Amino acid sequence: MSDNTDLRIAVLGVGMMGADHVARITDRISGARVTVINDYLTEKAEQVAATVPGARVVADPLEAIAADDVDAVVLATPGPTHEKQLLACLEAGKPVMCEKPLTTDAATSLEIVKREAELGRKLIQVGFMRRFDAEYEQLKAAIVGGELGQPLVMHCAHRNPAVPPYFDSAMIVKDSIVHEVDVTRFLFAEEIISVQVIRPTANSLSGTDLQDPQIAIFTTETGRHVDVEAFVTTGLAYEVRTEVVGELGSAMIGLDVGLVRKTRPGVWGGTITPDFRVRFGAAYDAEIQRWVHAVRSGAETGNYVDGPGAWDGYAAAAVCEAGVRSLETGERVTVDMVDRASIPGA
Ligand SMILES: NC(=O)c1ccc[n+]([C@@H]2O[C@H](COP(=O)([O-])OP(=O)(O)OC[C@H]3O[C@@H](n4cnc5c(N)ncnc54)[C@H](O)[C@@H]3O)[C@@H](O)[C@H]2O)c1
Ligand SMILES: O[C@H]1[C@H](O)[C@@H](O)[C@H](O)[C@@H](O)[C@H]1O
Repeated sequence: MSDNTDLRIAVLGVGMMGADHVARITDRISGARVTVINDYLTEKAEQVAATVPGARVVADPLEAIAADDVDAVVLATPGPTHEKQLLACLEAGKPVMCEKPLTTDAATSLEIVKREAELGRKLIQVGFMRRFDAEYEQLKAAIVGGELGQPLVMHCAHRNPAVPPYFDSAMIVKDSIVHEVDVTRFLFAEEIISVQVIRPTANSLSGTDLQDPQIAIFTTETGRHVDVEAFVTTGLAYEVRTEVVGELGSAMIGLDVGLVRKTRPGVWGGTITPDFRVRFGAAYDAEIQRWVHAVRSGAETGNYVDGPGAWDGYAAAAVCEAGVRSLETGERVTVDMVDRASIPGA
């Protein structure tokens, strides 16, 4: 349903994720419509625009952000383009839902945090959609409710069937493990202070020269331990599992009930989702719907965000930067992060 009061959205980058967000805004959520579509490949933008009544293609991303018929922006372009496009959103004073990562390094992410803080308005939301997933919400409630006692350890598995051809080994940290970085900060409500990335024997069947899988180990401020197996070329299915172990018990999500062995989608027991659009479909819907509500009421509060913001994007970038350095050396690397209190308004 769309009417004249709908939030008018520009979607930049209509590859896998952006096209999914266009369909979501058009068909699955309320209060918003896509008016402008931009992609580096204009033909792709035109194909997607043809599926959305009233949407037009704007070939230049910065013009798309500044357009008069755009109230807010969804950024689903690749990470390296986010910095420039986020700065343009801040410059235009337009709220933006930026897919993760915020930017690809800590220094540029910090710059974004500072620029937003200077404006005195929370305009940037970051697409850490797991915070909107029902299972992660249940896990958080079990921790906050004290059911597990004090959490001590978290074990994570993050498996993708495949990644795009431009993926390199550092992107396994910055684009994939970044989700577990955010999950750790979300569930434990504290910062990660050091990271080690271990390189097991690489998957000889991947057809790539990626260092895949990788095992990341985080240590948090209070000394909790988180391990993450990231394996992005399994050739099988999409699997995200998280287990928190506390002093009074443990809880695991992402385990299809009854599933003992996993080979390919639908082979045994329950189902294995083929990709993130299926596993996290409801979470993306909730994420974008809540963002649309926040943006529509933002003028009254100066807060156009409901969920992770620029600071969370920066914190994740700082941890991932340490992770990439550790990937190169194998050593544990201390996370270099500024104190949040040193940036008023952050
Ligand atoms: N939250 C999640 O679970 C999730 C899932 C997938 C992707 N992502 C994120 O979404 C973003 C896009 O990923 P994807 O998998 O859809 O990639 P993709 O390669 O499928 O799509 C990216 C699109 O952006 C276009 N593009 C490239 N540079 C551009 C520019 N400067 N301006 C405008 N368009 C440009 C490309 O032509 C392409 O169509 C990335 O930041 C990625 O990390 C998040
Ligand atoms: O960009 C994608 C996306 O963020 C997925 O949620 C994640 O599982 C993939 O590893 C990553 O490549």
